[in-house]
Amino acid sequence: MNNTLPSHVRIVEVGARDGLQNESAVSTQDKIKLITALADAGITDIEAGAFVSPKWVPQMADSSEVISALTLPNTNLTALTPNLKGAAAAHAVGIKEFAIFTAASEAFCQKNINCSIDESIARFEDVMAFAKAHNIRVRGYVSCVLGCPYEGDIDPQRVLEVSQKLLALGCYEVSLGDTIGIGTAKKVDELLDVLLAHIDKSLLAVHFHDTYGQALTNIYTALKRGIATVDSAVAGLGGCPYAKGASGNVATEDVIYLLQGLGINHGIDLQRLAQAGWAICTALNKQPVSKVSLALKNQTTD
Ligand SMILES: CC(=O)SCCNC(=O)CCNC(=O)[C@H](O)C(C)(C)COP(=O)(O)OP(=O)(O)OC[C@H]1O[C@@H](n2cnc3c(N)ncnc32)[C@H](O)[C@@H]1OP(=O)(O)O
Ligand SMILES: CC(=O)CC(=O)O
Repeated sequence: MNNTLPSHVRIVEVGARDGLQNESAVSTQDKIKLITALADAGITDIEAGAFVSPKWVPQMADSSEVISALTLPNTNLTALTPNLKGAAAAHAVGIKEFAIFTAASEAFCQKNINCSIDESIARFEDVMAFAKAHNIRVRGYVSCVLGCPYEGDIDPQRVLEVSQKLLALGCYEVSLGDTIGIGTAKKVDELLDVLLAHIDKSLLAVHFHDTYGQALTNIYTALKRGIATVDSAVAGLGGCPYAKGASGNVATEDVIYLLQGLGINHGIDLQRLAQAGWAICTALNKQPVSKVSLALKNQTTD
């Protein structure tokens, strides 16, 4: 087993999408301020919205408005595009990276995007053709890689099959979603044993929710296997509308603190990041879930 930590980790900040898709009353202006503050903190990859059905996820209905209002030349803004309609809408506001998303669980796939896993892959063929024609790169997500709220345990072999299908479609990377934050370090290692036997580590990212408080340990486990892209959400915002009880993604502030402790480069200003988290949480009338953010706040108010 390779235990070499990467020298640099790329953070994909998903708070404005994965986080805010679960919050009911966030204004378009607050979303714009959040994404701008995240970019100012040095984050280069920001998932800024989702071009999904507004009937399914009304919280993302203003994604076009949010993205049109942003001028961030050094930031790669990405968005969820489940089908051709979403892809065309994302392209219309200048998105240069799509994210397509399916699952390793049939039941979750049905609840989330209203089709089977195979049907989702077929739909994505249109999205990929559109992306290719417009020179847009595409990231793939596989949800429920460490467990499903409807099916329970998920066989790593199924995760491998779906990940390989996304890569074969032309995704430049597959992000592995522990959608309900149920995984533990042993399960991460077992999953990566299967995946890394067939897929190069540079093609994988991890996207771990923190429902059971295991996300940082799980990320550390993945880093030790050479994974160098981590999805996270400022202030630990979020959850999934189709995974009841799932809490937010691991907090970006906590991941940055972990990386700093390990001497891994990341390019992000932790203080400014924490401020961005406090600002959106003030708008949401709650505190960040990030322990690092709370600790930094206590230091400055003592
Ligand atoms: C793990 C995670 O956190 S993933 C993120 C959270 N989950 C999501 O965002 C997924 C939400 N799911 C969805 O948006 C839906 O399931 C879809 C769009 C993927 C598929 O829904 P379906 O109802 O099967 O789509 P279908 O193609 O039949 O269209 C139904 C309606 O939705 C509209 N629609 C379909 N796709 C889109 C889209 N991308 N954007 C906006 N509207 C859309 C259609 O125009 C149609 O509208 P109408 O009823 O007014 O005529
Ligand atoms: C698209 C996602 O948000 C991935 C997940 O949490 O399963």
